[in-house]
Amino acid sequence: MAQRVPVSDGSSKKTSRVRVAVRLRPYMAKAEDKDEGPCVRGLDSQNLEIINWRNATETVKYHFDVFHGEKTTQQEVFLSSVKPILPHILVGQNASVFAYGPTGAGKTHTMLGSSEQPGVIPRAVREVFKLVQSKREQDEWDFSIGMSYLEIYNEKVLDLLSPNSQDLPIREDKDKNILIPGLTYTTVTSFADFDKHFVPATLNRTTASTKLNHRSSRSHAILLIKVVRTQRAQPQRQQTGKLYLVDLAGSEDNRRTGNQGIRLKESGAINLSLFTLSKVVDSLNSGTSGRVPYRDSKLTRLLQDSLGGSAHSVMITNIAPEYTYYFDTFSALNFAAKSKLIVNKPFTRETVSTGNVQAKRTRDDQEACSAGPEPQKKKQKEGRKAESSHSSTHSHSPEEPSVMDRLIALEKLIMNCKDKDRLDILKDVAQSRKEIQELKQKQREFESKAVFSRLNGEGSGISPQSSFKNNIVPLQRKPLVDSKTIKQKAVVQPLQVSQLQPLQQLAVVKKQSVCVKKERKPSDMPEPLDGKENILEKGWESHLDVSVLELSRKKILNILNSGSLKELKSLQQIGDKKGKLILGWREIHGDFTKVEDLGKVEGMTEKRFASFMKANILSAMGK
Ligand SMILES: Nc1ncnc2c1ncn2[C@@H]1O[C@H](COP(=O)(O)OP(=O)(O)OP(=O)(O)O)[C@@H](O)[C@H]1O
Repeated sequence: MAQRVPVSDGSSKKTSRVRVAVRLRPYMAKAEDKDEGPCVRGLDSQNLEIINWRNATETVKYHFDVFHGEKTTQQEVFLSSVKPILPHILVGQNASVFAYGPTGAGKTHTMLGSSEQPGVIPRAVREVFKLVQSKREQDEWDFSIGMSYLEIYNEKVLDLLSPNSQDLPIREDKDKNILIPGLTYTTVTSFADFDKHFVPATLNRTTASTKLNHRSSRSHAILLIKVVRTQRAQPQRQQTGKLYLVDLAGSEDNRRTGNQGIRLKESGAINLSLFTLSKVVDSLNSGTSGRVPYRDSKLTRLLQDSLGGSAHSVMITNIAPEYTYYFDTFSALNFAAKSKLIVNKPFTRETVSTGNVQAKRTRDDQEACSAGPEPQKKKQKEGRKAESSHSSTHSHSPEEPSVMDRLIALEKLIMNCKDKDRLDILKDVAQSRKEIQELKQKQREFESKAVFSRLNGEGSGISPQSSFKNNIVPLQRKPLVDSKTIKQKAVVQPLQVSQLQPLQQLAVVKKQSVCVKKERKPSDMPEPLDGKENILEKGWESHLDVSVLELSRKKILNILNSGSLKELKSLQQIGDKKGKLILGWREIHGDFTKVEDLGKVEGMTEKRFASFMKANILSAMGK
């Protein structure tokens, strides 16, 4: 059985950060789409900016390890983001590359590519064979390369090399290695041999046509390349390095994909596992003693040692420039920004054989074999000590100075955030944390059955920059004349164009209201409306001035997004329970894009929403 030994590749670093690259695919607006121009663009090889949805005259800027613009070739992506980590797997360490991002943003293109433009997978496998070949000639080691290939579809682990197999179990041995008993493992002797297995297996992957991508991957595909090197001479040390190449299914908003039926169910599973992935990232970043929810989805369970674990990881976040993708892009960027803070601790998996009998290496053996100079050995020892004092599946330790620095930096970013309301919200949320957790869980269950609209990108610590210190033309949305499109445009329109009435004033007007009867039950839940009342709801807006209506909607949206529990409760028909559900929803998903999003909160039916809007708008206007 393999066990962990410290890195002895001469590197003085005992930790390795997840490298985060962002790749922007070319603009591909369809003929029927309005040409609004891109909502996101690169600034240089590490920075990009996206229009701020709160204020379209501003952009939000992001900094990543690498930014690949629309013109970046497959070769360039491979050379800068993937090739550097490959040598690690020849010395018994793990490496992983995974493509993340909204559906249709270019993950499969990046990972798989086409015969004309091969992606990361074929290039990486070719490179591994090349590296092994050159080592074979110089080294005292024998190498063997093998592969497994699986997909996670609807939370089932399916063997792509053996398509008739059933859902496979995931196990963990006592050394925290993740194992999948029954998964096909094939030794491959050359790239051509690999291709022979890989190409037909890829066709077994579950794909389907959605509105956004006619060949959308409906599963997470994980290719494992294992390199085992065995010392020719005694004591025949053996090291196993694993390379995971992961093409994640796209995060998707079912309102846009038009998914229904089985597609909706798949989508629920996809979004649930990506949601868990984002929770794992949050949990690792928070550095708290809380449980990292690896086990909450098969995907995170399998990626356990690629995130916050033992691997040298690269995450390529694929994004799309069109406005249709705006919120998905925003979420993906925030997720990527969080992932930058994860620190991995590489180690080598090694066994040693005495004669023909393989035996575990002892700690003394490991130290004796360590190639590094004395101080480094000490560092390694300390590193190991730190590792053993924590769960090895969660090597991210808040005590480590580098992690502490990052956490402090993160906290400073949040504390320096000028948005006072946001801090107030955080305080409120902290007060009723426990209750909200329960409600969040409820909301999650509700959502997983229906629709997960997007991953939440909260807490990245990135603040909007007032626009354009650079000399390039400001990123702006092209104006449209179509009134229908103008409505959609609201996602990036400034929300605070006018001075909003303070919440208290709204409350006063509400009390003076004579037209709207406040019939709040003790439970604060509105009575279900009968059909008659519903008819009355319809058309009442038509009597109101459009601008007044719009202003009221903005005020309500503002309260929904930044109001404390008390402020939320000052709205008509929002009681304690609903207020907390709204806070919980906000915690999970971030801000409401439009007031209609309130319908996604548990218990807010269409009728209740209509009644809520009528009551609040009329009340705010003092009618
Ligand atoms: N960098 C790029 N250059 C050229 N075309 C691209 C690029 N990235 C993506 N595309 C094209 O965009 C379309 C969607 O890309 P792809 O299928 O890779 O998306 P995806 O993120 O894997 O989607 P899903 O999650 O639905 O599987 C494809 O036609 C692909 O060829």
